[in-house]
This record gives sequence, structure tokens and C-alpha cells, in this order.
Amino acid sequence: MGVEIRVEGLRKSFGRQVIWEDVTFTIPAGEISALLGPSGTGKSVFLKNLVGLLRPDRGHVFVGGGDVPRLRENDLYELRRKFGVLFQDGALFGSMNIYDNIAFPLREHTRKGEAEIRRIVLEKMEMVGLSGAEGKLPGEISGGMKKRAGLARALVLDPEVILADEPDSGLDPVRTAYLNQLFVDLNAEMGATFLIVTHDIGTARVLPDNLGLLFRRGLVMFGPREMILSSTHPAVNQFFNARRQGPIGMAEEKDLAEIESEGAAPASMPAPIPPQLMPSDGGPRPAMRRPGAWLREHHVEAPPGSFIDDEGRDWMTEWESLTSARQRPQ
Ligand SMILES: Nc1ncnc2c1ncn2[C@@H]1O[C@H](COP(=O)(O)OP(=O)(O)OP(=O)(O)O)[C@@H](O)[C@H]1O
Repeated sequence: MGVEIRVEGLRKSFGRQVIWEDVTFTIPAGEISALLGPSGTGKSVFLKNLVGLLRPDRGHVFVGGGDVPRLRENDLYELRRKFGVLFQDGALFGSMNIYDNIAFPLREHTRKGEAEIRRIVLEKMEMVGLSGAEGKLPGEISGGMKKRAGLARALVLDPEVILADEPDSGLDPVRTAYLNQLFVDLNAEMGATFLIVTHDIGTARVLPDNLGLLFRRGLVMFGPREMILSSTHPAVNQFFNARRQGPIGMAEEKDLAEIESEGAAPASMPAPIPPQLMPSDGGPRPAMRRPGAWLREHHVEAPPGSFIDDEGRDWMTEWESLTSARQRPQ
């Protein structure tokens, strides 16, 4: 099962470059969250702070009772076993075949025998659709396969939290769609907490339960997908609708000055909110909210055309008949 991550008052700088001043939010247990933001806003730095690879100037990262920046080396080593991290390029060892790459954390962090290791590695390879690729070297497989191998390796210690840094970078749209489906299916199956950093607006709009935006040395907003995708906050609206009009410019330094002279651009109507990706077996994930639930609860009108899928079905009104109910969120 996944754990909650609570971040409080996080500040990080490198020399005179302040990355963020005061980031505070909670990543809910067992849900899929995605973090976005223009280049250089510190998304990768944030992931590294969560696992203690970088230390903040100040602030807290509470995971499972411990405060990551204050853990001693031994405790940090233990805590890292709760995390499965998928780095941008898969971070595979080039000279090791895929099997040995995926087995690596088990050989490094556990005392399991080779038979048990084999069982786990083959199981995770099957989960990510890599069965049969055991003997291949990373240089012999495609970018998408490398990502899936990196993901299988992130899964072998049965993590409670999965962090993925731009898992879709460099993938074609079809492979991205497969990878997103894999995240949804894994979350449904494992119940782990997922935090995915992505630049892909298509992914951000359909995959996660929660979305966050980093911009201007801070977290602009973090919350349920429907809250973010219906927001008229200028930066949030601009970013999640991939618009040029708004406070985010080509370079952050430049747009700050521009905004001061121009004033904030008015936000336009948010685009229709698409239905959220369902697990392959058709049943909703435990963490999934009923389409429109957040909007209704907060008396926010859905942007026209929301929750209609490619086949013209309205997920808000036809939810019951469209989900083959195992556990139906209210
Ligand atoms: N170890 C480091 N030492 C000094 N500066 C660093 C270090 N790591 C990151 N930075 C700086 O911190 C800033 C944020 O980097 P980060 O890689 O987290 O950005 P990002 O939001 O993930 O960007 P992108 O979307 O382009 O991947 C950058 O300006 C980067 O140069």
C-alpha cells in the first residue's frame, strides 16, 4: 500500500539561484499525482529532495513517520527501500543485460537467493510487457523498452512510492499511451503512491488523480485533476491548456519583467476535461474519483464538453453503465 508524502516549507537554492522559496503540499497515499512546470523550475530537484539525494536549505519531507532531510544515513538507506525511482533515461547499466539490470536492487538490497530473484524479476518483466527480453543489452532495445526496463527495476522491491522523472520523454504518442496505461494498471494493482514528472499535457490531463504546477520559485497550485483543469488561475490555465497567452514566457526571467509592465493576461475558458484513464480491466481504481465529483462538490461548472470520450459517451451521466463495478467511487 502507498504512503502519504507531506512536504512543508521546502526551500532549495544552489548558490545564489533560488529554486523554490516555500513549497508546502501533501501527496495523497495510493493516488497518482503529476508535477509539471516550465523547464528549470526544479522538478527533478524536487524528486531528489524526496529521496534524500539532495538536501533542502530548510523545510520538511515527511514520509512514513520520518523527516527525510533529518534522517541519519542508515535510516535514509532503509527509507529509500520504500521508493521505486524511474530516472529519465531508465538509468540502466549498459554492460548488463536487462535481466541483471532488473535483478540489481534485489542482489544489492536483499539476501534473497537466485531462484527467488528469478521469480520476482520475471514477474515484474511480465508486468511491464518485457517477457523474452532478458538477455538483451540496453543498447539493443528501443527507448520505450528501456523505460519499461527501468520501471520493472523500480518495482522489484515492491515500493510504496513510485517516482518517475519524465517517463514519457522521447517516446512516440502510441508508446506514451501504453506507458500511461501501465501506470494506471500498476496503481490499481499495487496501490502505491505515484508521483510523475512530465512535460506531456496529454498525459497530465488524463492520467493522474492530482496535478501540481511549479513556477516562479514555488508551487502555484496542487490539487485534484478537476480542480486544476477547470482553474482560471492565469498560469495554471495557460500551462494545462498549452497556451501562449499568459504569464509564462520563453524564459522565466524575461516574463517576470514583461508581466510587471503588461499586467496579467486574462485567462481563457479551460478546455473540456477529458475522462480519466481507466485500468485495462474496466473497473475503477480505489483512488479514482467519480467524474465531476470534485466540480459538483465545489459548485464549479464543468467546461462545456467535459467527460465526453472519443465514442461520444458522457462519463458523468453514464458512469454506472461504463464501469464494470468492482469498487465504485461515489
Ligand atoms: N546539483 C546541482 N547543482 C547546481 N545546480 C543544480 C543542480 N541540480 C539542478 N540544478 C539547477 O536547478 C535548476 C532546476 O533543475 P531541474 O533539473 O530540477 O529542473 P526541471 O524543472 O526538472 O527542468 P526540465 O523540465 O528541463 O527537466 C536548474 O537551473 C539546474 O541547473
